[in-house]
Amino acid sequence: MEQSPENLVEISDLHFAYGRHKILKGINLTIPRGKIVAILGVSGCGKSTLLRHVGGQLRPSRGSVKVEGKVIHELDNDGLYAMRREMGMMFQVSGLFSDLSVFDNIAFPMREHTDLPESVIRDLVLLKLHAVGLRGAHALMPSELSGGMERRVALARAIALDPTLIIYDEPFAGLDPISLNTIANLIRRLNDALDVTSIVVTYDMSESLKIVDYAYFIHDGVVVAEGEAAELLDSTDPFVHQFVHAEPDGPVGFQYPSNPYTEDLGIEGTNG
Ligand SMILES: Nc1ncnc2c1ncn2[C@@H]1O[C@H](COP(=O)(O)OP(=O)(O)OP(=O)(O)O)[C@@H](O)[C@H]1O
Repeated sequence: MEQSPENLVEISDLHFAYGRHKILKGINLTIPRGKIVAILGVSGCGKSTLLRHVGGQLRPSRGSVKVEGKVIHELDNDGLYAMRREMGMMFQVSGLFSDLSVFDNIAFPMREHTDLPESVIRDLVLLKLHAVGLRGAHALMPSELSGGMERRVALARAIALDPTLIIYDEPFAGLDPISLNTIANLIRRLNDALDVTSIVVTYDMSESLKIVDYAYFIHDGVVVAEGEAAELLDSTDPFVHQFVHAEPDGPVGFQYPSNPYTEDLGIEGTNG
């Protein structure tokens, strides 16, 4: 199937299992260029597993992920390397090098992946830090940063190589409300200012819907609902409603999938 030029990412019929544990059971979704798209779902539904397919760390058992029209699992090492350069990633755990300053953390990917002279790297690092409001913090060590600042430095590092696609894995987790808003606004601002495309993977419905253009809900390995942020907030779909209102009861169950209780207790087939 030809990829539509307005979509940067196309995921078709994506299946994946860890051993016998099926996680993705036929995911279909598209990420249009220039948009911020949220992938929402409860913890353990397979959001990070999906991202690992986009980054080429996992290979689907069926279906495909295409980025820029290229099937990720068909790329050779050089192709995958080039593709990953186009992707900036920001994870819940910042992953900053604790023995490098903020400046050197941002400079690291530039020194690794480009031949730019130090004078240019210096200007670029300060530019990236300025974009996240932390130019003045360039000499600090990661241990001197608050959680919110650390996340912003990770964001500056994610944009260090001018990516086409920025992937955020739980960018709001563990932040106080003000830092959380700062990160959310930054995601929106950077997406528009840098003319990139963003994927935000999160269970945080209320925050993400304030800034994203479109959202997909994943449950039990498939997309169960999708739509623009405003329509999802008003949705009467039972799944979306439970998620929007954080209700404990609804289609999303509380139990991890398991054998029948009687079977686990070894009383299956007994007559009481
Ligand atoms: N390397 C692995 N080996 C085996 N099972 C795994 C592995 N990684 C994840 N899983 C399982 O796959 C399922 C999906 O995990 P995944 O991390 O993709 O979910 P998630 O939606 O990102 O969750 P969270 O929001 O908590 O990070 C979980 O049931 C998890 O236990």
